[in-house]
Amino acid sequence: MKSLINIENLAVELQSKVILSQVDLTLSKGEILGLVGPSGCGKTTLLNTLAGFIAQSAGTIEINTNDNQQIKISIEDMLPAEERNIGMIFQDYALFPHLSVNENICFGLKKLSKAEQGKRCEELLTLLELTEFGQRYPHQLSGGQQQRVAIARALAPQPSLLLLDEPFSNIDARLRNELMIEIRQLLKRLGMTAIFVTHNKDEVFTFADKIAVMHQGKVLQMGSPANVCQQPNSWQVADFLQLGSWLPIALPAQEHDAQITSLVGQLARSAIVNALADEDDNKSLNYQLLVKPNNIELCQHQANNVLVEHISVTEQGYHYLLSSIEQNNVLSFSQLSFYSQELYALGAKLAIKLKGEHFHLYAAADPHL
Ligand SMILES: Nc1ncnc2c1ncn2[C@@H]1O[C@H](COP(=O)(O)OP(=O)(O)OP(=O)(O)O)[C@@H](O)[C@H]1O
Repeated sequence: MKSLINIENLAVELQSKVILSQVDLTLSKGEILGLVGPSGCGKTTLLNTLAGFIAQSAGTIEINTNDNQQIKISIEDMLPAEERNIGMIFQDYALFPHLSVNENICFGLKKLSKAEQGKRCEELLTLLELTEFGQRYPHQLSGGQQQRVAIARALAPQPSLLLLDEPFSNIDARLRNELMIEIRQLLKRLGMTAIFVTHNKDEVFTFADKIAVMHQGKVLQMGSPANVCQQPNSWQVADFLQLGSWLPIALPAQEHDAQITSLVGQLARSAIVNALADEDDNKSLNYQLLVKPNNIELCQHQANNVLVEHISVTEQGYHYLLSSIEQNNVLSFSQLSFYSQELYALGAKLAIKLKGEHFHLYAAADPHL
């Protein structure tokens, strides 16, 4: 299937600082991509570069439009924003406060006759369930209604690609999930290709078909949310998506020694399915196991090895953060996640051990790990 957008080796420099580099992304028509990553990693810069508000310093962006035109944007040929056939929805919606809902929606339709504008506006008001609000001004609408107007305005010129910068961040948490599902269904019905930015990993899992995890201006991993969660290709990806907690481990001193050691017991070397570092190359790296909550179980017949540091109530039971009782050890830890239906007291001492046969091992020189 022909891609709708193909980004190759995209780079952006702002004030002589590299903000994006070597960004490659491909999306098919109708796919929704969620861009995630820590604050400052370049998500908004990538959207603004695609939209044409920021100039790229290298690379190409190719868009195959709905009417089978191919738009190619390169440093030799920077197409202005209005010729890219891209719609953008800003975090604060950026509605024109002095224009009514109808006028906001028709803003990008100046080339059409008044009758055509009216028809398109009616269609969009119906599609977004805004029919009774056409005459109102943005300040007379709720946050969710303003967002619908912003979507209607962006869809009005029938763009090939929709860009959304943190589209749900201003929506009340209780309404957010409902609205995400509704907007996703709408985009799917329209066959609209979209790229959205979010800080929230739950949003990306609800709204996106594909996810791209960014770090320091680069895309570290892109794939379906399920694939990325099952096979995170770096600790930054696993860490950002909070796929588990980190348990420091010591690798076997000898090749033939088949056990790895932690402060909550030993584990067979064969349980490591994915070791993401050359273990012999760099002895200064820290080795950490990615431990999911279901990889930990209580163990009655063993000395206590952890302390309850923090308790929160969740829909899956009590969530505990555990620290190792032994703290003067290179393998000590302070934030191991554990869920239980039982309530334990803050400061309680427990005995836990690892269970499971598939662990990911990561190595990093980063002190965070
Ligand atoms: N106009 C600019 N001039 C120089 N540096 C900039 C400019 N705009 C953004 N930056 C820098 O580029 C980097 C990426 O910023 P960007 O807003 O794209 O990140 P982000 O991932 O969207 O962050 P957040 O999640 O906090 O919104 C940051 O270090 C930021 O300070």
